[in-house]
Amino acid sequence: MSKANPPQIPVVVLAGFLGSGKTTVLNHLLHHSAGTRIGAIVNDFGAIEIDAMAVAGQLGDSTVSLGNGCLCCAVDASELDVYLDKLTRPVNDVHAIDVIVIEASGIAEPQELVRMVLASENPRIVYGGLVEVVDAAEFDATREKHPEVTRHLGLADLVVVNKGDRVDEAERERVLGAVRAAAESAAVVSASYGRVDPEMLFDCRPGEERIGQLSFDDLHRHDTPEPAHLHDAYESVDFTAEVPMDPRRLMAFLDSRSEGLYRIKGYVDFGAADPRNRYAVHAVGRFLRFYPEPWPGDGSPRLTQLVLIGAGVDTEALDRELAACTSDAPHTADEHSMWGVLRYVQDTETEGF
Ligand SMILES: Nc1nc2c(ncn2[C@@H]2O[C@H](COP(=O)(O)OP(=O)(O)OP(=O)(O)O)[C@@H](O)[C@H]2O)c(=O)[nH]1
Repeated sequence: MSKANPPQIPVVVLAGFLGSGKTTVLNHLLHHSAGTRIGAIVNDFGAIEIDAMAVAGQLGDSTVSLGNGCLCCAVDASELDVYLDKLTRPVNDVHAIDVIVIEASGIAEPQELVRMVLASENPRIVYGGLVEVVDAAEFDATREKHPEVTRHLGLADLVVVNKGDRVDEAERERVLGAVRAAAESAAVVSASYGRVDPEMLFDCRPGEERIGQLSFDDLHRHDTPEPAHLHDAYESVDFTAEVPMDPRRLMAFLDSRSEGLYRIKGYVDFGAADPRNRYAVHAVGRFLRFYPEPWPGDGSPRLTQLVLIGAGVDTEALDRELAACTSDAPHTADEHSMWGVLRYVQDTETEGF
């Protein structure tokens, strides 16, 4: 390929409601894309970049993060272009990236993101399609609360009905049927732990025909009202503590969390109760899991960093309640203190990659 005509890099938008499994899909792709070099752009909602932390390390320099807010609310595509330029810049005249995946925040408006990619002035990129991730176990509840999810599915090129392990076969088939009805012409696949065939995402070298259903003009049609943005209804709390969390107090907080607090993610330091591990935490609706992992040995300070996202929640009260869960008293004498946490640690062999 001559320098004047560099290869175009598909940009895939990976969207889906809060906690549906977007980061899990992205990490699966990073582990299973063999020779394909993936650049990732991660759009976190909230000031602490939990998703970027969960993807970083997989990619070295090829991950860039757009923190603190929703990419789809950027006034124009110029901010996105800065990141696309960074990823597509050749290194020593060699193109380092074959495909770019933008992981949208869980409340991003996919139509806006697609529009921004199509409007990019970067000549090296080409729109690579919209992938929507759906939580099979939460599908009905999410759609009831947010009917716009149906519209999002109608825009998708591929829908991954994730968390197949959380429903029985009959329920999985029912949800797949409902998603197919909403998704119109998109391919619909069932998955657990985001295990999709990367070919489904990267084999698409989109030309005119791919965008046929969702053209730039369609996206700019003025007769359709601007969609209500999901993030208008959601608020986030960013919590950081240098003092360890007391496991019992944190469990009491989590066990009594309100319905409106839909998503919690981040890392917890339980101090002397488990000095070797930090605990990645994920709550999605009523689902809660802890994932212990050794503290990075890079000398960085041990912090608890949490992002809480919810609708109609009292953010100041949440912040106060979390602050009340910290404790610098030594736990060493109380060997049972972690039991409540360990109930939510799943055998990792059944999960993930
Ligand atoms: N049981 C089960 N859990 C899953 C599956 N996929 C993801 N999870 C878990 O669901 C939680 C949320 O997954 P993420 O990949 O962080 O979801 P996300 O869509 O990136 O979340 P946001 O960025 O906050 O919107 C984590 O605890 C995952 O381990 C699955 O197929 N089955």
